[in-house]
Amino acid sequence: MAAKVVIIMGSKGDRGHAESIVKTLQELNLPYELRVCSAHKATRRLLEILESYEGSSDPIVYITIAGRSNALSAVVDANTRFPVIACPPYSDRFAGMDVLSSLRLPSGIASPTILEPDGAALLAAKMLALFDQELAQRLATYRERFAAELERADAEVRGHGGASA
Ligand SMILES: Nc1c(C(=O)O)ncn1[C@@H]1O[C@H](COP(=O)(O)O)[C@@H](O)[C@H]1O
Repeated sequence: MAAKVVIIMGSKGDRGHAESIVKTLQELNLPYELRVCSAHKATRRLLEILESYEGSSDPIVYITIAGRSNALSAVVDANTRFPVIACPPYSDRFAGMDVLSSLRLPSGIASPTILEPDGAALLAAKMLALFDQELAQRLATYRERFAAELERADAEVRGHGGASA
């Protein structure tokens, strides 16, 4: 089974953010595709792109990247049987209010928002790992790294604290 992540960005200007997601997917050896399309600006083409994946016998998770006013994630979610994770790019403009367009959704829409690219990749991997034991193992190994780093940090600060347990 060839599970994959399809990343759809609303503009090629989102490429840098997409690459941060790709970095984690590559570490997990999880196949991905990059696409560019906008729900606002090219709705028909977006629906055609989604339709081309609907017949897939392999599981897919979409990650949508849309800055400013995020229509893309909800429109993708409403038009696919596969799960959709919204991962909008960071923006400090207008006090970061853009993010609200990813969080407040109409009824019947279920695209969770994850702001960190690494986290979006991880959630997609966890979903796909439900069907793929080897991916589940790679994911477990990837996550052990974080626990090991904490143990090292703990040992380091204890060594410098001067207090004895
Ligand atoms: N939020 C959306 C949608 C959409 O939701 O359909 N289409 C493009 N965009 C976002 O607008 C920002 C500027 O896009 P342009 O570069 O097209 O002006 C990008 O971050 C894009 O993801």
